[in-house]
Amino acid sequence: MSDSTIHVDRVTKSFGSQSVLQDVSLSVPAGQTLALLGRNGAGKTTTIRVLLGLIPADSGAVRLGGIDPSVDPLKVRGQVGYLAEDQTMYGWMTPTELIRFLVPFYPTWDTQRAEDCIRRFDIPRHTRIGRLSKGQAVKLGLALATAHRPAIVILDDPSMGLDPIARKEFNRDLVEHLQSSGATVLYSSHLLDEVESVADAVAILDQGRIVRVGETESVRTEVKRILVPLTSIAGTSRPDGLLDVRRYDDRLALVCDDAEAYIERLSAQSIPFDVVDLSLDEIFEAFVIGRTTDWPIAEADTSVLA
Ligand SMILES: Nc1ncnc2c1ncn2[C@@H]1O[C@H](COP(=O)(O)OP(=O)(O)OP(=O)(O)O)[C@@H](O)[C@H]1O
Repeated sequence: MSDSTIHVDRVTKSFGSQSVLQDVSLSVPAGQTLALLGRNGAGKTTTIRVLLGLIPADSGAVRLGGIDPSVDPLKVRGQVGYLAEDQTMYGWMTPTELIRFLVPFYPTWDTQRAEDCIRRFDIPRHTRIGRLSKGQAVKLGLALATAHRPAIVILDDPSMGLDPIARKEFNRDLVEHLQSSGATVLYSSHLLDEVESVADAVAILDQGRIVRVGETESVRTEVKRILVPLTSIAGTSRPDGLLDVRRYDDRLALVCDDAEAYIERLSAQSIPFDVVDLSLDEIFEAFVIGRTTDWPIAEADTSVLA
């Protein structure tokens, strides 16, 4: 069976004096979907461009299906489907004409598959692409990016610009379409709710660094909000993996990675606590904008919070 894994190994990239990627490593096993999450400017598109061999890394290595795209770009193109954030298509053609136009570029192109996909996505086949709605155009992009039966699919913020309902619909179609094809998928997004249902694993990129990577379910199990009475943790030490601290009346809300370890510690010290499950959105927020500098009780001085 051919290799369809995606690997990014310690990639660093700067534009002039601006460091954009620092030591970025990612791995997507065959048949899995990884969501690359990051705020605007975090470096998602740059990671994808390095991965596709469109720009060189300053250091580090990338492999798509075991191939280095800078060594064999054509082979990589043949086995990768890529849907760019700002795809521009031939607006004067109809979807059917564009499918015919693309056939000679790909030896493994499957017109039947593209036509089936277009039917399933309810895209009008004989309307000029320039007149399609944004949602229809994105779905057409997905149909075209996967019509050559790629083993690897890379989607850069594919549902950007769609309304919330169109996004949900697109994701439902995306999951069905990709799961039925068994492709390995890297999906970049800053819209968290849409990723939750699609991704086997998530990687959070913040200012060019990967700050967390893990299976979606494990991340949701390991990162929790823990509510503790303010006075009862005075003088106790800061939890490992603390991501965010907020005060609510007489309680502190602590978002911790490896929450289990902290829960054990609180139990051992007979400190009462409540545990709250977090959405991926809240977890992402804790990693990228969490505040921990004022872990307040270290000096056994609760007055600073009054
Ligand atoms: N060709 C370039 N020349 C100079 N700077 C660049 C270039 N490409 C990207 N950058 C900078 O690198 C940083 C990361 O950009 P990138 O497009 O990778 O982020 P992103 O996470 O995809 O953001 P978004 O979600 O807004 O698309 C930004 O500060 C951007 O201005």
